[in-house]
Amino acid sequence: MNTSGVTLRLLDKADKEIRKLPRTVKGAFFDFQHKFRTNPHTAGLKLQQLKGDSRLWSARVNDEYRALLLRLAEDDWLIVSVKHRKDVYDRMSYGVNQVTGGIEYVDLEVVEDSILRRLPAPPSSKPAPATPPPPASLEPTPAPARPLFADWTDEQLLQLGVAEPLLPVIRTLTTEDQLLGLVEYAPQLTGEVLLSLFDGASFEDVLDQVTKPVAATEPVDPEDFGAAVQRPATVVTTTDEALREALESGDFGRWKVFLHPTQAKLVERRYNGPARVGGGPGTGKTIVALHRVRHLVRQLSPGRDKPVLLTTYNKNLAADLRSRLLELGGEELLARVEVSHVDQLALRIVREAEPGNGKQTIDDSQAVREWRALLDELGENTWDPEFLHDEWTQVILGQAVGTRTEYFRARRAGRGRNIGRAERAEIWQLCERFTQRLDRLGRQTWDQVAERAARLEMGREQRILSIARQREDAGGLDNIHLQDGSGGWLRYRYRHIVVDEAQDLRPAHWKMLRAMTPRAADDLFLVGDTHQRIYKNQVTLGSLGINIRGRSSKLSLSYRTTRQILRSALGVLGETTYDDLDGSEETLAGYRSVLSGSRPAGHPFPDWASEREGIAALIKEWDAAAEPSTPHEQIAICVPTNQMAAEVGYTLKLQGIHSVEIRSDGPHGTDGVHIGTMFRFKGLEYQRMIIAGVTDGLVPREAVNALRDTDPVRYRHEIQRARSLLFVAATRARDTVDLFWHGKPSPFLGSSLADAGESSG
Ligand SMILES: Nc1ncnc2c1ncn2[C@@H]1O[C@H](COP(=O)(O)OP(=O)(O)OP(=O)(O)O)[C@@H](O)[C@H]1O
Repeated sequence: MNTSGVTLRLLDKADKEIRKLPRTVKGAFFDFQHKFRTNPHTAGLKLQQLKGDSRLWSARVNDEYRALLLRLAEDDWLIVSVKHRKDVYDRMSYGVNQVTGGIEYVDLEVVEDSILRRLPAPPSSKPAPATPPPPASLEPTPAPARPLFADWTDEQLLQLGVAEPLLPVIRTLTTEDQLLGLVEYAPQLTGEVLLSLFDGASFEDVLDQVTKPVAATEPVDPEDFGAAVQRPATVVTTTDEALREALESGDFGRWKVFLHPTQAKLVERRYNGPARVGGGPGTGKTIVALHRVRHLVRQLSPGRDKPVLLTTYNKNLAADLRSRLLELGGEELLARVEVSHVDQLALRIVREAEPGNGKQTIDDSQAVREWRALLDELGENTWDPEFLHDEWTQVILGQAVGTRTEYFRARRAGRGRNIGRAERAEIWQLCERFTQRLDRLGRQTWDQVAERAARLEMGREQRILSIARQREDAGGLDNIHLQDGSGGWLRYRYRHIVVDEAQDLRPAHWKMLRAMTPRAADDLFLVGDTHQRIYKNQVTLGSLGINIRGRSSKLSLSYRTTRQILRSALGVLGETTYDDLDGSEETLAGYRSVLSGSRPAGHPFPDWASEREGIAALIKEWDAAAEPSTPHEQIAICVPTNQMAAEVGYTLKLQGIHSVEIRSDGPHGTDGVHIGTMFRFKGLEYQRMIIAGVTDGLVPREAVNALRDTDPVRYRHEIQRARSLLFVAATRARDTVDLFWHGKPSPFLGSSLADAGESSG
């Protein structure tokens, strides 16, 4: 690890503690770790074993502060805490967790202090924990408070992985606030388990969803610290470089260093083929994708090419991935990875094959306008332009239907009302006219580009395979790097492909990507969440040649959103079922957070003009607040339409509040509140989210409501998409969500978010 042969690691909880120390101590700690790595036994460090303990040592950081270290092996040290020398040193406890096999450290003094700082226990006789008790002042009769975890035995809590030394103090907890005090300093799994039980999950569910994913698969030897430190459950820095990074990068950089054990396992696993990671918003899917890319690059032999592709579905997100990858691994990593927006990648493939293709590429809304223009010209009013566009993209292009006869037989799963042979003949003819029209205008849609790119890449793969077969017949050579008939080098474009936001890629994208990498271990790694699907591209990966069966996993701890926001956002999804990208169902069971904050607030208004004034007033209220006010770039306003976005921007301007519009390629400008339609917020993150115009008839659109009787299947799909949009918007928030509406609230607010309106509107 370094020239002195000394390994110095940092436990994630100690890292949190160090961040809270005075700046001068942090500086001293920096020098300390440098000296320690050079020679731990330098006199100035005063390294000494704590009395009566075989593993715990202390060393001098400065005159006042001491680092506490666990000696894992001769020259392998783990920093578990940095404390003032006057602090109590005999209430610390450490060990190997029997369930996870990870090293845990608990300072009972710190935990108890943190609990005592919270509100005192309200006298309450209500059963805990599903309903958190009301504030003490509201409770009329003093009755002994019931401990929160009275319903579970010590054995049960230990079986769930709770840290044993904390059991006595857990038994004293009677309020949610005290529980949060404990969670702040308890080992990660203890916090997750207790909060899940408190939030009403059953013992079996917590065992299954929280504990099992991080449980050790082999027997755990509590004395073997060497083995324990290697397990993902021990969340530590593993290199000097990572330790430096952890100290330098501040709270926002923690994702670069400390992965959750579940995340770490997914990053490092070897998969025998395509793998998929699902999970709710903010669970770190993108973080896992980025670490996975770095892991894959590290396994490759050095070179100057870009054997790894990292892709996602829009330009804005691709730019974000590129900058985060740079943060994670610097230029050296970026040099081995192509980061591309998948539509641009497809366009490049098409242009490469057809250098003369100078067509203008148009998006779906422009395409629907073209359909409308065509139908107007033909005086045709039987068909709705949006229906025809979806039929063309999803059935004809989506399944590569090439002839009218094939279309007569094509499956139209999920496409709503049945259409017979005569109607199909009519639609086919209209589609032909439509493509001719686009050709004539020198335009193409992104679906056409993706389809064309898929065909080109599939053709290329066929040629690679056939040359490989010939070579094999002639004595066997590798099939990655071959010369084709024309004398150019023909090879697979990438060795590994990693896809973020996989739920929104088009079927043709998948065919293209499948053909770009050889079918081998670790070929495709996809992360995405179908609950956040905001386009219409529902796919079954198996039918597109991508077999993820048995290689699908899920993340469920949100690092972004609070428990309160998460609970309300889940209410928006309603009872609808969601797929797993492969034809089976996927749920968000176990989705949780250990972060806590206020409940989303609702703000009803009589009309749109007063709603906009209300938004401006709320932002001004935040600006005037005593606590450090939120920087305006950390506030976002999300509305149903572009027109409404412009109107909100105008109202804010009149009130002296600067704003920035988010377009398809990201925010236009730097300073000010961000405003955009719901589609623009995918993948983004803000401290405060204002979701405005959550009014019946706008969310969902009136046009969707109109489908209820005419086309029930399409209605169901559109409602699901509209719910997902609102779900995505609500889960962008780190700290607060404020919902605004005028007139009747959206039916999606139903029993969850609209309740908040009564309390605070
Ligand atoms: N192990 C970690 N340690 C610290 N922070 C983390 C960790 N994993 C994720 N985060 C943080 O959580 C937030 C959400 O992560 P990320 O964007 O990867 O989630 P996601 O699952 O891709 O979300 P979405 O589906 O909403 O796009 C980010 O701010 C990220 O830095």
